[in-house]
Amino acid sequence: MLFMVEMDVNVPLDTDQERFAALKQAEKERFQELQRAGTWRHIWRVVGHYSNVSIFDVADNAALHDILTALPLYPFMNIRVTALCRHPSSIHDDDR
Ligand SMILES: O=C(O)CC1=CCC(=O)O1
Repeated sequence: MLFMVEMDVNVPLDTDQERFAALKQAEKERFQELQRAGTWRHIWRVVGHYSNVSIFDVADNAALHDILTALPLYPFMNIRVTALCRHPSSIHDDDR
C-alpha cells in the first residue's frame, strides 16, 4: 500500500544540539535502510521549510504506524498521512 507522508520537523530552541545531531544521524541511517528496502520510496524537501513529502510502500496501516513512530526524529515531528492508490491513467507499473 502506498502512502504520502508529510513530515514537519520542529526543533525547540532549547534542544541540546549534540543530542539532536545524534538523532539526525540515526534518522539518516534508518531512512537509508528503509530506502534500500523499498519501503521509503521517495522523499522531497519542501522548499523553505524543515519539512519533507515522502512516499512509503508498506503492507498496511499498522506497518506504517510502527515505522513512523519508531523514527529517531519522531518526537520532533508533526506527521500527516494520506492513503494513495493507482491512478487509472498512470503509465507506471509500480503505482500500487
Ligand atoms: O530532514 C527531514 O525532513 C527529516 C528526515 C527524514 C529522513 C531524514 O533523513 O531526515
